[in-house]
Amino acid sequence: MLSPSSTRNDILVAKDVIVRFETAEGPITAVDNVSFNVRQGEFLSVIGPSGCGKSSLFNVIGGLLTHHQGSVEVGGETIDGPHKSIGMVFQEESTFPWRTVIDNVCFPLELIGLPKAKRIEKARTFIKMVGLDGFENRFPGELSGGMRQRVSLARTLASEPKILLMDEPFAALDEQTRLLLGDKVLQIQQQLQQTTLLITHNITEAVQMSDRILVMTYRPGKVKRIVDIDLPRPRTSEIVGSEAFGRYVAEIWNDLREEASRGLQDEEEHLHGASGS
Ligand SMILES: Nc1ncnc2c1ncn2[C@@H]1O[C@H](COP(=O)(O)OP(=O)(O)OP(=O)(O)O)[C@@H](O)[C@H]1O
Repeated sequence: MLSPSSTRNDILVAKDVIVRFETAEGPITAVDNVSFNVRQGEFLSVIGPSGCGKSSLFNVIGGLLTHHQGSVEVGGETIDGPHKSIGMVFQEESTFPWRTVIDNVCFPLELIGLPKAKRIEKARTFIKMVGLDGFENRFPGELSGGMRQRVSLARTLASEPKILLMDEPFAALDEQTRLLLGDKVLQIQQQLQQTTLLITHNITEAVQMSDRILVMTYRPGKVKRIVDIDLPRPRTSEIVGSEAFGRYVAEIWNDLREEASRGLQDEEEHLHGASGS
């Protein structure tokens, strides 16, 4: 049965998710009663100050963290461990350095036992999609950071996940590479109508890419607001330069500034406390 707040079009339903950790300084609540739904084909970004629980929330959705309370359902199935419906791309390097580009992308297809010819055909499709055709036989060590991140993306897409989770996938890249890769991700997401969840610190990036933006509060991480980005697609440079776009950026920055200031204050108090002054 559908819960009262979800619709038939929802592919992900997160309900009252709470994550607590035991730390040297006592228990902390990293994610506090977070509920939200994601529609099929939607691009939803999660933004919030450092340490507000974004990665913890994604780790619950990705099945990497299972000691949470509340529930996450994907396509009606409760997530309680790594799940074939979810594909993750991280900030950190995650290519296999001993495998060529094509063998990296073939990896999830080997796991499901796809015959070799089919694996290669499929891997080539995704390698082309991320713009790496011609590099199939290179090793990750021969590629730039941005290209390696494209390999990770192609490998994740090859498993055809229902939901693509990206935890700051551009954070380690220089600005130009970041912009180019961001454009590529958006283009692929639109082409495949791939349901995508992105963690980012970059408000412009979030507004440009997203259908909705979930803003989290500083510790404990709650949902502060979910903002609908009602701008036409494709999000051309004309739209990015428009007044409406600027208003969304300002609005979200306002929310974030409030939360980030609370974080800063908290840290300062903590430091004063620790130094006994
Ligand atoms: N395994 C863990 N054990 C103890 N505390 C943890 C653990 N993982 C995260 N935390 C704490 O939980 C809180 C939320 O962390 P999390 O990494 O989810 O935040 P975040 O919003 O992704 O941060 P950032 O933007 O800096 O990546 C932080 O205070 C962090 O120190």
